[in-house]
Amino acid sequence: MSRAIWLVLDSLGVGAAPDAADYGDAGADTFGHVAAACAAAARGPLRLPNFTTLGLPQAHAAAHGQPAPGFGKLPAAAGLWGYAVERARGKDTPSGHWETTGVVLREPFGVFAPAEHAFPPALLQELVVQGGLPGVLGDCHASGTEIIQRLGAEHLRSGSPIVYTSADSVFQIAAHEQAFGLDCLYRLCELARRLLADYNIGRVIARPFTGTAESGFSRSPHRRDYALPPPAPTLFDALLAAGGEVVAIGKIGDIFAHRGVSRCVEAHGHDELFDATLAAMTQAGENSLIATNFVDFDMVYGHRRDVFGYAAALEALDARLPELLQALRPGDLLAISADHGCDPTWPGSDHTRECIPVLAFAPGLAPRALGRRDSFADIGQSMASHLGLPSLAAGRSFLSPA
Ligand SMILES: O=P(O)(O)O[C@H]1O[C@H](CO)[C@@H](O)[C@H]1O
Ligand SMILES: [Mn+2]
Ligand SMILES: [Mn+2]
Repeated sequence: MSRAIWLVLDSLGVGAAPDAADYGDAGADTFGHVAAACAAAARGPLRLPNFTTLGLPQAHAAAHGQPAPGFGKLPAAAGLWGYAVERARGKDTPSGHWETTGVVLREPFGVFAPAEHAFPPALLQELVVQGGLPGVLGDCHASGTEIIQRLGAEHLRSGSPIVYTSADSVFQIAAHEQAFGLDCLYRLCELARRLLADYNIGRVIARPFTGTAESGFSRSPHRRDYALPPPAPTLFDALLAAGGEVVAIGKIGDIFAHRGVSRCVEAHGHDELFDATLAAMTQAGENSLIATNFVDFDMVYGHRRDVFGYAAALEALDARLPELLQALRPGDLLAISADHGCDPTWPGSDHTRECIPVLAFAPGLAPRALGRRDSFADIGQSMASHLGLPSLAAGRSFLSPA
C-alpha cells in the first residue's frame, strides 16, 4: 500500500555533468550560480530552510565538490539526498523526464543547426502549402520572448506565423492568439508534427501570444506541446498496467505524450501547480503516482537568464514545502529531482548539461547520502520498487539493499 509523489524542479541542475564540455557547458551550475549571485548581492544569501532539511544544498555540494556560497555549514538532511548524471545524450526536457522513468534514449533527438536558415526549405515549403500560409517568419534559433517583440508586428501585417528553434529538439510556432487564432495555431502544430515524422524532433510547441506593436507582445498561458511518445514503456505505463493511477500535473502529460497518464491536471504558475499537487495528494488512492513539473524555473527564469527571479522562485517553493510534508501519509514516498540545467548566468538562453539533485523523503525512512547515481533512471526505479512494481528496464533503486 503506497503512493509516490514526484516533483520535477524543471532546470534545477546542481553542477556541470562530467561530459558538460561536449555541450559547451563546462562550469555551468544552475543552483550554485544562483546561490553565488544572491550571496554577492544586497538581497543576501538564498534562504532555503526546507530544501536544506531535504538535502538540496547538500546534493549540490556533493555534485560540485563544495557547498554553494551562502551554504557554508550544512546540517544533516532528514531524507535521502544525492545527485545523478544523465546517461542519454541530450539536455532537453523529454530526455530527462523519460530517463527518470526508466527509458534511456539511445539515439539523441534531432536538432536544427544554428545556421542563417535553421529549417530545411522543403519542410517549410510543405508547412506553407499544406497549412495555407502566406509564408513563415523567423526560421532561426531564438529566444521565444525576444522573437515575438522583433517579428510580432510583421506577423500581424503578413499573417505569416513565426517559426523558430533552439539548442533543444524543438520546432516552435509563435502566432497571435486572436489575429491568427488559437485553434489555427494548434492545427498548424499538428500539421508540423506530421511533417516532422522523419526528423526525430522531440517536440512541436505552440507559442500563442497577445498584444500590439504599440503595447508590446507577451506570451499567453495557452502554450501546447506536441511531443513524441517515449520509445519504450515508462514507470507510468508500468503503474497503469498494474492497475494503479498516474496523475500528471502541469507539463507532465504533454512530456509523456499523454501515455501512461490516468488524469491530467492543468495548472499555471508554481502556486497553482503546488495547490494542484496538494489536492491530488488528498484525492489519490493507494498505488498512485502524482507527478508535477515546476516549469517556471526553466521557462520564466532559466531561459530568460533572470538569476534573481530564479532565486525568488526557489525561496517561494521552499516556503510551501511544509504544507506538502504535512500532507504525506504513511506509505508515501516524496521524490524531488530535475531534468537538466538552465543556468541563468550562462551565455545564451539554452539549457545546460548538468547533474540533477536526487532527493527522497518518506515518513520513517532513515536519512542517508545517496552519492552519485549513474542515471536519472535510479529515481524511477526507486519509485517502482516503492510502488511494488516489477523492475524497470533501467536504473538501480536506492530503496533496495545494494
Ligand atoms: O525561448 P523559449 O521559446 O522559451 O524556448 C525554450 O522553451 C523551449 C522548450 O523547452 C526551448 O526551445 C527553449 O529554448
Ligand atoms: Mn525542462
Ligand atoms: Mn527549457
